[in-house]
Amino acid sequence: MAVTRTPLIAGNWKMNLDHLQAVAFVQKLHWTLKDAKHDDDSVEVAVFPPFTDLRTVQTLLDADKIPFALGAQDVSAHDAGAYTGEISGAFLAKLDNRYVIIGHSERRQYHAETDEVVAAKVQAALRHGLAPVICVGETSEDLEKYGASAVPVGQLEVALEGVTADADIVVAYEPVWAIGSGQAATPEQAQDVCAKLRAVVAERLGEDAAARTRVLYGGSVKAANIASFMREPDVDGALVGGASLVVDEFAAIIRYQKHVGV
Ligand SMILES: O=C(CO)COP(=O)(O)O
Repeated sequence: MAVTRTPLIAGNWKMNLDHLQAVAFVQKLHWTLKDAKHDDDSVEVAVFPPFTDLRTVQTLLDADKIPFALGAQDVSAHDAGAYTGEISGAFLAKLDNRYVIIGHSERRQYHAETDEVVAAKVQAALRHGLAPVICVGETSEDLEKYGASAVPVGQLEVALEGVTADADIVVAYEPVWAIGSGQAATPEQAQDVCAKLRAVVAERLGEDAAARTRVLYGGSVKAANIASFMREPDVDGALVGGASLVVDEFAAIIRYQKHVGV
């Protein structure tokens, strides 16, 4: 069975850009891609602004018919109630969010999110019709001790507990040592781990799910290296941090095919 997975280029803004800056950024990105006659169907673009920007960005995407998907950077494991500061998946779904990032290493590291918390958040996202972008990745200490794939594979196995075969999920392999360091993994390293993560999806959710699930690479992705990752058969896109905040750079990443020479 021939499988075509639409590549996904996702911009995780982290704690950057307020709602006014978000409007200027999204409009400029849209114009830049239009000027370049970018084919919107060739790749799915998603932006992940801070919570306080989501309503504004949703309204802009809708009013100007901008073909970017919207996602949040986190979600509560709970649906409603006395959880001060948390955001329900129900609220995110009401704002037309298609995606939510879950288990980013910065959440695991600064907010002590365990694999079990990540799994509960994955369930919360799916309950509300949001596609979780499940982030996994090893630290440099893990890399030294266990090699590249053992920790991310273990994290994904726990995150997929209770997930059904028909679930719409995205997996993002983000080696912690590559995030914001300027030192990306090599395309071969990314391919190796992404293939192993796809095998986990196959084992847990079946071959069909593995064939349709996008597995992204993240960690110091730039316009200059995106094409090398996208050439790998098990890398279906990128989760981009710093470079997703610079319009021309992010537009060039979205237009990576221009660099592949095909
Ligand atoms: O953490 C990341 C995306 O979620 C990657 O960040 P950088 O692209 O800044 O390395």
